[in-house]
Amino acid sequence: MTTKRFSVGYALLLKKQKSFIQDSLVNLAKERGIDLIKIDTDKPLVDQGPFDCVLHKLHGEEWREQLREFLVYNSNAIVVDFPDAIERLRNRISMLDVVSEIEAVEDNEAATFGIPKQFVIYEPEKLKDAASCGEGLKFPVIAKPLVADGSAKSHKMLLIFSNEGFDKLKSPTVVQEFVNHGGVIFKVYVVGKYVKCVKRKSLPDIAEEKLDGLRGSLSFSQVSNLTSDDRNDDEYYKMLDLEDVAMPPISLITNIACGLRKAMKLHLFNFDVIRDTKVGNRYLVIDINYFPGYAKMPGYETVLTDFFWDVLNKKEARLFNCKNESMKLVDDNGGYCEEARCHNGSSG
Ligand SMILES: O=P(O)(O)O[C@@H]1[C@@H](OP(=O)(O)O)[C@H](OP(=O)(O)O)[C@H](O)[C@H](OP(=O)(O)O)[C@H]1OP(=O)(O)O
Ligand SMILES: Nc1ncnc2c1ncn2[C@@H]1O[C@H](COP(=O)(O)OP(=O)(O)O)[C@@H](O)[C@H]1O
Ligand SMILES: [Mg+2]
Ligand SMILES: [Mg+2]
Repeated sequence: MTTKRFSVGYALLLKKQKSFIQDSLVNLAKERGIDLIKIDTDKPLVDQGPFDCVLHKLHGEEWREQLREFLVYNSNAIVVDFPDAIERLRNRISMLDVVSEIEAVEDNEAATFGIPKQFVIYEPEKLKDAASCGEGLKFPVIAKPLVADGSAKSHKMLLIFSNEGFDKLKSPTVVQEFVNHGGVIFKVYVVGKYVKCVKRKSLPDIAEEKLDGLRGSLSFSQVSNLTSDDRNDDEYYKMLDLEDVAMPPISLITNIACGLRKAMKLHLFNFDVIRDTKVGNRYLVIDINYFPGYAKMPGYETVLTDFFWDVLNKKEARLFNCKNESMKLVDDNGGYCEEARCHNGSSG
């Protein structure tokens, strides 16, 4: 008896292909009857395939049109995910707006979540007094490029300690309060209904006593992706042991993951969460990324292959109207250590 084989076409930038399309993933998927096939972006999508599913991290009107046309001719195929849904993650304001759409659930540990206070400056060169734009915002603040398009520039941030620090800003910028968080971020990977939370090193806390002596700004980029060599040179990182850091409550993380998934109508993303040291049990979402570096997630081959299988066999609830669906938290071996109900029923 021959079992049906499926084909998943992928359209990814070269950097993403190199990190994501590893032999271990391709081979595992193949064993499960799923062929991963590269889409040639120089040729029309409709002339390629046939694909049962298209996976992509490309954008722009032309690509959007290609996907539309592909679906006209392949009405049974599945596109993961729709460009309109991905688009909101390319702007650091619309990206975090979605957090307010998630319903809070009662939590034994009474943990709460939200986003840091922030405002946007569209014309930094016309800025006279930054303090007056961000009512109630205290120094230090972080200036982040409004556009999150994956370019090196879009990851370049400034830690600003005083008004002079704003002089360097050029393009539209989000100014966000810097929240002391013990130098650790929690990165939560979502793959369909699977959730995996890992710890990463982050910016160190800034003591209030030190603030008076700090002026201007400091630039930084992709702190959580620093190599261990970068960190080994640094006294601060030598002292911080991630092992000792407590994880956030599982129910809180799965609730946010599930709420985001449904509100954004996306299957593949991760989000960064920090724990406000001052409050203790308050968690803030600071960043959401479409189709992140999954290869860094332990057991990514199994999780992704399971996801493809679910999508191809129509097991994945793609309409997100599943009030009682459960989310599964993946443990370090790729097994499921926790299953949590998805409580958010606000969007369908
Ligand atoms: O390249 P990697 O593996 O560091 O993955 C990047 C992500 O790192 P993470 O998985 O969160 O540790 C990274 O996450 P952060 O923004 O650093 O939190 C982004 O998702 C990045 O995509 P883009 O540059 O924003 O389009 C991701 O880059 P691409 O894989 O899309 O190039
Ligand atoms: N509001 C904040 N308070 C404290 N640290 C922050 C805040 N926002 C970002 N950071 C730090 O800056 C890093 C980069 O910010 P992030 O918004 O995640 O941008 P990117 O898209 O480049 O990852 C985070 O991983 C974290 O270390
Ligand atoms: Mg980030
Ligand atoms: Mg990001």
